Amino acid sequence: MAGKKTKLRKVVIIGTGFVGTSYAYALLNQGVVNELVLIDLDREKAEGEARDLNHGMAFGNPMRIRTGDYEECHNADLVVITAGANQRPGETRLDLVSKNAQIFKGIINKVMDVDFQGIFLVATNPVDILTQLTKEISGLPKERVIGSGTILDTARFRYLLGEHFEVDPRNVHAYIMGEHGDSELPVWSHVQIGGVPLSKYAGITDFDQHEQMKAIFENVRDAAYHIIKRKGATYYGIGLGLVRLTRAVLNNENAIVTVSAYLEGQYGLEDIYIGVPAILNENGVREIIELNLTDKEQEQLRDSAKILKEMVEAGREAIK
Ligand SMILES: NC(=O)C1=CN([C@@H]2O[C@H](COP(=O)(O)OP(=O)(O)OC[C@H]3O[C@@H](n4cnc5c(N)ncnc54)[C@H](O)[C@@H]3O)[C@@H](O)[C@H]2O)C=CC1
Ligand SMILES: CC(=O)C(=O)O
Repeated sequence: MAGKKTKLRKVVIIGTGFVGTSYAYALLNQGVVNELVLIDLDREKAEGEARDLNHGMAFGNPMRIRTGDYEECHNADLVVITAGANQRPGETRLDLVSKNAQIFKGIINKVMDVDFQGIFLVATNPVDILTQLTKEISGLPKERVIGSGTILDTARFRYLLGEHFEVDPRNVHAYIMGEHGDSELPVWSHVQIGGVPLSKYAGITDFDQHEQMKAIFENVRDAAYHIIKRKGATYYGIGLGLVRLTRAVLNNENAIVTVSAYLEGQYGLEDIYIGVPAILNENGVREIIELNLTDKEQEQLRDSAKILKEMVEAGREAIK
């Protein structure tokens, strides 16, 4: 007897290195998609990863995992790009711009050649720049091109605040905005613990002068450097963050998450991808949430945007 037909949810991952495979592994554990296709320049590696993941199927959630070619993007709901170089110890994310911009030009053109109708989710660094280049190369509408932005930084912030105040991070509401990188900012004015503003909860009047709060933010901002120095790369956190975004899109959740989204006047910024809270659903970015920032936060966001604008130019030059 024919059962009710459910919508096939298909994701293609391009780049099966540390980040791509951590994301794939988290997808297998959480049962978010029906079909997962792995693509990498190194086809043998992608094939090995698909086999290894499939051997966990008996313990995970039913789904099809295989390697494939770019034609697979034609009917994919989501193409997630994690391909490219990662930072070496001491390198900033912005140092990767020209190398990864060139890699992206090739990848995006191949995806668009097969009449891709879905949504791009970019994680490769520098993520804000590469998301903007993805929109420009693909010509897709802004809402269908999303970068992971500050989702990981926000998770790190919530974790560290939760640890400090001994509260479950899921009950800590907080945002890191701006570049996913050195110029990002903590939005102290909107941190809440169980709905109570942090200033009231902790009796703090000036967060930037408060030693422990300053240390928390510095740990967030520099987390990648600390981890890369110790183990060479970061991948579990972003793998789970990408699953969170995948759920928001495929389940049409209208979830509010910090992503790299395209601004057209919000926060006084134009023509830029940068980390902001936004509502995500099956169409991609539904809406940018405009927080009422303090003058200082607004200035920090503007400064971060200025750095990104210069780097976008460098990225455009690299792929001319
Ligand atoms: N957005 C975020 O929060 C985070 C982003 N990242 C970034 O993710 C990216 C990937 O990092 P890892 O997985 O650690 O690197 P990795 O070196 O382990 O993997 C990169 C993969 O990309 C593949 N690749 C390179 N060029 C390709 C092409 N033209 N087509 C298809 N595949 C290609 C390589 O063969 C390799 O398997 C880096 O840019 C890293 O900085 C890493 C952590 C967090
Ligand atoms: C590598 C990187 O972007 C991160 O861990 O934040």
